[in-house]
Amino acid sequence: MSDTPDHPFTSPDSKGSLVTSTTETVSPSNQSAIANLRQQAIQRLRNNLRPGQQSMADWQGGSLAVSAVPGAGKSTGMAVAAAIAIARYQLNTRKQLIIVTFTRSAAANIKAKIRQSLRELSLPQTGFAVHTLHGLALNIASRYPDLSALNLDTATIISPNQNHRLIRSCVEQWIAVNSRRYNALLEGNQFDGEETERLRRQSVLRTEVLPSLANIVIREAKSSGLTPQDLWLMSEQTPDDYGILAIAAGLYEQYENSRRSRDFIDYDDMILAALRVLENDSARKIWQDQVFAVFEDEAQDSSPLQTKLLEILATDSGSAKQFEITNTNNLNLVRVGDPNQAINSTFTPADPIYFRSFCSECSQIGRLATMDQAGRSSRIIIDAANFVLNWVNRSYGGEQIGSELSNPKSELPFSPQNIRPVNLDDPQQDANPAPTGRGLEIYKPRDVYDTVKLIGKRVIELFAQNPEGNAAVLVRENRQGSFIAEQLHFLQREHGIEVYDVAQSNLYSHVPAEILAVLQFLDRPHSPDYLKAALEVFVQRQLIPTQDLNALASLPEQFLYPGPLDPPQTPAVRQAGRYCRSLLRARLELPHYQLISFLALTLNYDQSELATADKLAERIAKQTAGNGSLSANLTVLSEIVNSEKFEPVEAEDSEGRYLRKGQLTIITMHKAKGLDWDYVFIPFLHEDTLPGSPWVPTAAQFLGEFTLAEVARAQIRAYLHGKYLQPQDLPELPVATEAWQQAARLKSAEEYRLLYVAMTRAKRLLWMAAEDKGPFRWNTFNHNQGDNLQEKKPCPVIPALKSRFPNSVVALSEVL
Ligand SMILES: Nc1ncnc2c1ncn2[C@@H]1O[C@H](COP(=O)(O)OP(=O)(O)OP(=O)(O)O)[C@@H](O)[C@H]1O
Repeated sequence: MSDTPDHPFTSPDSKGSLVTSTTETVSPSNQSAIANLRQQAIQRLRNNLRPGQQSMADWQGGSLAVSAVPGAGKSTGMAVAAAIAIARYQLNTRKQLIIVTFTRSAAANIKAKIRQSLRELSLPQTGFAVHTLHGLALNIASRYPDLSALNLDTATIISPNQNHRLIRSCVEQWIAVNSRRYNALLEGNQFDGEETERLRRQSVLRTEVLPSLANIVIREAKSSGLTPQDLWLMSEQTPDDYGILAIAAGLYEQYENSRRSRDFIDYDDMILAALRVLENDSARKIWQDQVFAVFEDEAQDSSPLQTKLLEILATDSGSAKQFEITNTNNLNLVRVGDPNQAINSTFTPADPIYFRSFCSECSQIGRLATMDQAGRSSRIIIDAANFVLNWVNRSYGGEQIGSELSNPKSELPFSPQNIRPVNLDDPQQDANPAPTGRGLEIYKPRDVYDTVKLIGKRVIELFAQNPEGNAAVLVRENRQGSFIAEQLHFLQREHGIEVYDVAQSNLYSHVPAEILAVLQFLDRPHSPDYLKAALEVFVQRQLIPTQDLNALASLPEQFLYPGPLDPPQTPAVRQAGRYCRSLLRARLELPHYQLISFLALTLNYDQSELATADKLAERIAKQTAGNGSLSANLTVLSEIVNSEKFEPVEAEDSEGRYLRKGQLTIITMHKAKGLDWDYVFIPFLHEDTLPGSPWVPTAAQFLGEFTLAEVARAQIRAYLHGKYLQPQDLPELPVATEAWQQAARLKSAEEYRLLYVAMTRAKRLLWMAAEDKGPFRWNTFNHNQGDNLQEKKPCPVIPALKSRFPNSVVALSEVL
């Protein structure tokens, strides 16, 4: 990076009164002494950074793209760079650096690091604000309700899934006014007119195919800034028998109308509302004058619309007469990310292509920095991760390292960037630690039961050797996690090793679902089903002893209010009965609006669960305004539980819970991103999930060998990619069969990136397994009912890894 200032912001006083009042009152000689001391402190902070991190610390205005490998110290580098920028430009409450990260816990983390660095520079804790993207958007939108058209006092924030009433009703409305298109769908590939088949197809279209199309397309289009009108125009370019994009446009239009009429807003509306505010010249100027620069972490996960918001804020108000951004040069924007860790692209419109394209633009003006050294893992783990990256790219027909890092047009799953170990004088303690065992261990267990045995045994050995260490099993889906947790229950009992199943203890829906179960019981205590569901919650939360709940629930009256002639109850039953009766009394004594908070307390919720319950109570109160009866509450709550992803209020330190020493954490690969453990286990590496292959549900095969939702998604992606990469040409959209293949490629590329993220979580031992036999599908697998296992093919990376790292292959005879 050049040291020469080349941006209007580079002179500290070029943007007005940046000099703080403290410096104004000291004498000139003292001022220069202070400046010297500060300069030395800045130098000290900078010297503690790696070369790649230093390029961030040396930022002096303009755009900067930083492409970093896993474990390179992105957040550490960004926090120090932020503190240095605050010092260098004497930022304050009126002129701030905005730092944007992906999650609340990452925001808390980076805030703490910036504060620490500011202390080291003897500076006050001002001059910056850390936000999540949605938090930032909401902040802007809610300060200007007239401009944003967003009134949070009346609007309800929703995050619908395909079962949501809003999606269902937009499907019904669409069908009512589009009989021609609907009939074409009913006809499908071929149809003999038979009545039962017609009814079956109707049901599949109404309850599965169209809701799924609506849900996917609305998110994909809306988060990319496309309107229903844009989809209509695109549909004219892609003639197919069904007019898939035209159906999508119609559904999206219905959705927007219904949403507005009910005063619902979704997460994209927050970003759109902020953008509406910034379209206004004077509001935009106020924000741009206040924002000195924007630093963004995890930039590979942003959607085009989110990026647009950041770009506008990062523009100098003097140079931005326009709302549209056309030139990366005018921005004060640092974006740090790793395109190889883009793992949200199949369920959000984030796509590594956008960050790659930013890297490419920056590269052309000499403003692309790379952070390719990482101290997290042992050498062999780094070698294995690099090997996988190159092997996968080669199997996609790509060039390996050496080809251009930032080529945005590349369709390869990975950018060709190898991880390098850090230098010997690196400031990180115990950087690139010595491996434990073989560092990389690859197993071929007979089946998934062998796997859990092997993991259990290895964990006992590892913690006996190093009680200070921590470990995690990374799984692809929650069902795999609960299977492992169940099988490894004995570790706690017999060896004092805590097994922490993140999905079980942190399932986003557990608070709404538990409150619903208990409220349903309070509403109808004599229903055996409701009683049993509530008792299950009480047992789960250890409020009543474990016992045969069926026996209690089958005769609710006798259990709750035993008469003198009924058989005597055991102490456990009596305790459960007392507990239930106390809740029933509370229901009579408390007003409905207090019931949820009361239940949250009685269920012994922790802080973040209590906050989630409060958020839930508030949401229900808003939606039932004017009718606070218990049944109205129940209607709203059931809808939330059944058809939404109700976001919990996560404690800011939630990640610390996953990393405790002496604990085995079971967590999904997605959630593990950004974290690391000494020992990482990745079981169940089978070809059918990794990379997996797209499939059409049998019920929907009458429409053809593709799903409408994936075809529409791939077509929208192709349009957006074209718009970003060749804005001068009208992008050509793929026809349905081609779009289906593109969707498959997108999916398998993402699965490989997910594996790469998982592998790079390990510090000292990376343990991988591909079993000979596993369940047909995990989500329907019930080993308690003796479900059979079937032969499985390993993920194709596994045989390649084995031949490249033969010493890492562990024979079962050595360990079982
Ligand atoms: N300059 C440094 N001096 C000392 N330790 C460092 C430095 N940079 C990073 N580290 C340490 O390296 C580890 C990884 O850093 P960090 O979590 O910031 O990496 P990351 O790039 O965000 O990783 P990932 O992309 O895998 O999420 C942390 O433990 C951090 O404290």
